[in-house]
Amino acid sequence: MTKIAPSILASDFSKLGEEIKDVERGGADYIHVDVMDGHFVPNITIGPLIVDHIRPVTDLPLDVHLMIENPDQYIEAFAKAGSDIITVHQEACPHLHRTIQLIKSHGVKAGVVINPATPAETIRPILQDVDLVLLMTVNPGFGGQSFIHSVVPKIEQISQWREEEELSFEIEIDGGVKVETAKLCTDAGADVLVAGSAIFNQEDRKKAIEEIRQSSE
Ligand SMILES: O=C(CO)[C@@H](O)[C@H](O)COP(=O)(O)O
Ligand SMILES: [Fe+2]
Repeated sequence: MTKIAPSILASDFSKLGEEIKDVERGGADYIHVDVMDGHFVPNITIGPLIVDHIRPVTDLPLDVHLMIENPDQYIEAFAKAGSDIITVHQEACPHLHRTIQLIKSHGVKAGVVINPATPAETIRPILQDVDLVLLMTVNPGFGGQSFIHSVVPKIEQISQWREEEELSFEIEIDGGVKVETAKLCTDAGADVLVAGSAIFNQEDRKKAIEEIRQSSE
């Protein structure tokens, strides 16, 4: 069954705890937390303090997507705040292997993410070391953007390498995922779908989650 990871970026931050409980009741598998620093991406969102505050609100894994420069500097803080998965951008990590090991050294699952224009080959050497590969289907920085279809062959490529090399990382897709685009992702090999606006902009979040999951299968 496809895992669904609602992105709280599209939630109402004035009642963040309630929003998280709502999607947990609605059948979410992960809570996706978008961390932006105003440097790596042209937007600023949340830091470890918010992760620390939402940790007691949910039993779901917190899937923390770091869109920040120099992530090494903040990994310990995000780990201590209660992250279950920390994902770093290949484009922000000159020493990617070291950064992945740093995440793991804190007992947290490690993921790597690439932007739509970054080739799959750039993360091939690290595939054996990661728990999750996140493929962006929008340019990171904002919710509510349109799915970039040219990323689909990259999902297939990563999925093929996973099979050939007998690896077990999850493939997660992020950006513009909704009922119309979900099956393109899972047909190509995705296991986890992040969705922000397609879930939080709907009155009935349970229905929104179920519809995305059903459309993907
Ligand atoms: O990381 C990001 C954006 O940079 C995403 O997680 C978005 O928050 C997804 O939002 P939608 O495209 O689903 O509205
Ligand atoms: Fe994200």
